[in-house]
Amino acid sequence: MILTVDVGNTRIKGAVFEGDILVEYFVFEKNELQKKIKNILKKYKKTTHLVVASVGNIEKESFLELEKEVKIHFVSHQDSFPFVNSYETPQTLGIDRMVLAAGATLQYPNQNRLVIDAGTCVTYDFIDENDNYLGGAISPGLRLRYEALHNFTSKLPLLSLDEPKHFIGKSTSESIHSGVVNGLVCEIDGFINEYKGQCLKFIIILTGGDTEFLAKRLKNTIFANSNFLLESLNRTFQYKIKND
Ligand SMILES: Nc1ncnc2c1ncn2[C@@H]1O[C@H](COP(=O)(O)OP(=O)(O)OP(=O)(O)O)[C@@H](O)[C@H]1O
Ligand SMILES: CC(C)(CO)[C@@H](O)C(=O)NCCC(=O)O
Ligand SMILES: [K+]
Repeated sequence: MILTVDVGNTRIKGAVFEGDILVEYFVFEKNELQKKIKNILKKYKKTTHLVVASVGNIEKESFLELEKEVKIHFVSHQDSFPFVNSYETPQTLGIDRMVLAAGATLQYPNQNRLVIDAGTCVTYDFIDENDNYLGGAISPGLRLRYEALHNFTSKLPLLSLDEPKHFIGKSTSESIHSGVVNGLVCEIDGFINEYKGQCLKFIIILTGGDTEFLAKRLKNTIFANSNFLLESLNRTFQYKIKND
């Protein structure tokens, strides 16, 4: 069994895998990291490896104490990945984006793929049918948009995510919900349509903390899978073991 851990910018997510099957999923805060992982390892005694992908500011040291109990692998730019990285700054490409690109390449072979991760940031990653990673885009995620409107103005309240009642907001709060939610939905459909103009056929995978909320609002057909990063982490690690 493998325990995968995704240290995001806001939250930490983990999942235990038996082969390709996700057995249990966990979300936790940074301050409970060690305690939570110890409990998971206690529950799943057959866990042989802990595989970590981190874009957050958690130090490797936070995991080292666990080395007595399990083999730990931190995914890094030095690992083998199943795609050719055509990014002009491959060393600054986020590890999460690399893992998503690897997962898309392995799970959907021989086709163009667009991965959209709607988390703290929204990332777009395109991998073509010849397994070249081409790059994509980074924009603010839903919660970040609400927070930015509040933090950088005097008059705008901090609202939490809610369904916009109208496209034309009739009050301050309606205007904010429309701007944030409809704005991001239009952005995502707009990006997809722009890519469609450049490349006829590709599959689209939507993942990240806002997957469910966004998926039903998009016009384009997508595979919605909020566990795609963790599943990709499992697949990327299997690929690494085979290719090392
Ligand atoms: N408990 C929660 N805390 C924070 N965000 C949440 C929570 N539940 C749902 N969300 C939604 O998830 C989004 C953040 O996604 P996610 O949890 O994937 O981010 P993350 O942990 O920072 O990961 P990443 O850095 O990979 O994007 C927010 O925009 C928010 O709307
Ligand atoms: C864009 C984020 C913050 C998304 O989690 C992460 O992938 C990251 O820190 N990336 C580094 C910059 C880049 O990917 O080009
Ligand atoms: K993200």
